[in-house]
Amino acid sequence: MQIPVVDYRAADAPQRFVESLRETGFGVLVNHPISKQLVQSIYDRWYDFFLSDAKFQYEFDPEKQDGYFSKVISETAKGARKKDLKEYYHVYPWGRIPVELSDEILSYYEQASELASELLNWVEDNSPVEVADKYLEPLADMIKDTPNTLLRVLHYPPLSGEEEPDAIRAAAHEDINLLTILPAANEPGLQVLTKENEWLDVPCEFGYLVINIGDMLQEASGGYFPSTTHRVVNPVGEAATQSRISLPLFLHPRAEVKLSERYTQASYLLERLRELGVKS
Ligand SMILES: O=C(O)CCC(=O)C(=O)O
Ligand SMILES: [Fe+2]
Repeated sequence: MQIPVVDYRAADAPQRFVESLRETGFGVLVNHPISKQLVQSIYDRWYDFFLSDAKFQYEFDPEKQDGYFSKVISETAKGARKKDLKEYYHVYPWGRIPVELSDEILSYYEQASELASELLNWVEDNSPVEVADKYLEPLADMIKDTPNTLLRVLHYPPLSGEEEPDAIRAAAHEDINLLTILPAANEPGLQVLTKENEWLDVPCEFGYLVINIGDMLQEASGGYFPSTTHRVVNPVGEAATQSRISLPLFLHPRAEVKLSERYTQASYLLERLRELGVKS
């Protein structure tokens, strides 16, 4: 089994893309409107930032959740025992952003959010009627003017060989949000767990855009769209000396949006952040 790569410009792209989301929780687009040069420049410049001491001036704010999360702080996936081998920076347009990186990353944030609205319309238009009936407002409206969509710049440092035996770059987890939009990283490693319980490499050619379902869309669709488990495995050989940079945009509805009869965005998020140990 493989995740198909869908040509964004093809006439049947919306159907093929949504079918892939339904089957695997993941969809991969090529020929999409997000500039490769922009993504490459973000990778290069944030890599330098992570290697510098400047990052320590932006230590994350536990209330607002913006800023720099060091390796020591970084998440332990739900059910995992070891911390992930990663550090990251949370970008929100209203949050702290290093000034020299700001214009570029905000331009990406805006472009990716705009594409995300279109993809949510694809999902909505290709949901069976009984599923679409469950959406308490149009999916794209859920993220309109939201302050909650989170752009995470991730740095997985080279492996030193001193890592704890079971620790991996990102332990198996599901995303909390509606949809995640992720340009292929500069190094491989992302895998998704299939229905057959096998780990499958997500296509990762530079220039691909990877989209996956998060728990909030699973909740809003009554389970029709699966929030599938994924992870980032450790590289071996020469690749272990390389950093990996990636750039997931986690689409989050406004706080008051009702995902389902049980949850709003706010109540759902709080429950999940507590499980991750990043909020008390
Ligand atoms: O780095 C990646 O490729 C994926 C990261 C991820 O799954 C996450 O941060 O939720
Ligand atoms: Fe994830």
